[in-house]
Amino acid sequence: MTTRYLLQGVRPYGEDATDVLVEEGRIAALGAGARDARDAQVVDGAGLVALPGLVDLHAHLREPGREDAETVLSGTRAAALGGFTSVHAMANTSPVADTAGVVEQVWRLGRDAGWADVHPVGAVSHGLAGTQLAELGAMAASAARVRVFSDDGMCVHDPVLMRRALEYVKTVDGVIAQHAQEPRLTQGSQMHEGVVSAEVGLAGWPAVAEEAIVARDVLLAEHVGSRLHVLHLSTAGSVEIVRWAKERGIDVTAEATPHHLILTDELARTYDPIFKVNPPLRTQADVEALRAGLADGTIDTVGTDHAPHPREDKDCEWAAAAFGMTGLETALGIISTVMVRSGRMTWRDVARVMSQAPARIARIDAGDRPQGRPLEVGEPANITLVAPDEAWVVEPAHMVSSSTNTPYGGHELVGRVRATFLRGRPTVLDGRLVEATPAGAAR
Ligand SMILES: NC(=O)N[C@@H](CC(=O)O)C(=O)O
Ligand SMILES: [Zn+2]
Ligand SMILES: [Zn+2]
Repeated sequence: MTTRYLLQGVRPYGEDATDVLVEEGRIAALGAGARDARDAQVVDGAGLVALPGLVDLHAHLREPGREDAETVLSGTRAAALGGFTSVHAMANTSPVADTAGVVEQVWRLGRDAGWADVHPVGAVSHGLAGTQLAELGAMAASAARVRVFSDDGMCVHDPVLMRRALEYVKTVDGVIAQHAQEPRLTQGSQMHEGVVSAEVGLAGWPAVAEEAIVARDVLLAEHVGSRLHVLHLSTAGSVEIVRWAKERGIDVTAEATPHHLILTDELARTYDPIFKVNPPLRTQADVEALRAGLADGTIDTVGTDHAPHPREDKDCEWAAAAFGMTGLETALGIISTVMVRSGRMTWRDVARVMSQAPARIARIDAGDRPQGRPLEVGEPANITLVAPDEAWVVEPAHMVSSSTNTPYGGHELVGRVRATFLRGRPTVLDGRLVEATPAGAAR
């Protein structure tokens, strides 16, 4: 028999306190019905916000190929600690996840690890080369049931290939997740093109390189009648284009990363490549536009773009360093600090952008292991408990990701994950991984 848990005094969506009884992997009772649960293990949830388990549409778990940076195991441990019960693993691995064989391998590694559901993203093009469509149908039909396709790291820049990909995924109700970057406008680019790039002497990356692709792709999605998801929006102009497209009825969704909601290009003055990321950190005006877009629903999801890199790829001069920063363990703290404490969003909004919307976009909100479901009786007990007022200092050395390239080392965040339940089984309790968890118990 599996353990029953009584989460006492938690606040679902940050609203009125109640008790939640977790039994047989599901939410068995709420409120008065939960109170007389005998022999249940009690979790003191006083003051904690209960959210549906977080869903990340955008993480780089690096396996296969760069196990020195991260593995499915280490990455999903980081995910659990960050409050996630489901992560999408990007396809820019080695070999690339462009066949049924590779996506099944990643999916199986996730199952065996047992820390969070792993949904592999399938590549759009063979080898991410941008010329030939990958075997999208075979990946969709595989055990991994791929629904999100992306060449992330690379842009699907050929409009004919993009059109074909959008047409193809309609047959499986899939979505193309685009890394919007016109490569001809960003050759050699190192940081946002603007005042700061001119002053520090690093090659600029113009906002139009992103916006031109976002504009093209919403029009292609409209023409084809297919679903488009735009990854890591970074400019005010991109937010405007997505807002326009939604008003027009185009089936587009969009993502913002935590770092683009808090950091700016001013940080490049340090020449510390910890701040080097793709797309680049932009201006304060862009940050403000992204925050407004997330709050008003123009931007549908927060995706971490967790991009671990080993020390040797970051401890070098700016121009030689890899693009990317880790994010799974700090995402909730940043959204809490930037969006909730400032009054821009409620915890119900956080549940929408970090759980419900990403699950719906990836079509994992139904089926045998649904994610992003409401906190209601009968639903799977995927639950994240957050201490909304807990201040904590990010300590890179204490992170469980195999890589330590976080830009937030030494910074204080307010709002911390205290517990994560994956189908009724705690992966995190008291802010720590539950190591005794038998791998795969949630199968
Ligand atoms: N975001 C990054 O700076 N890097 C990502 C690729 C990507 O998301 O485009 C990576 O794979 O390292
Ligand atoms: Zn990308
Ligand atoms: Zn990415």
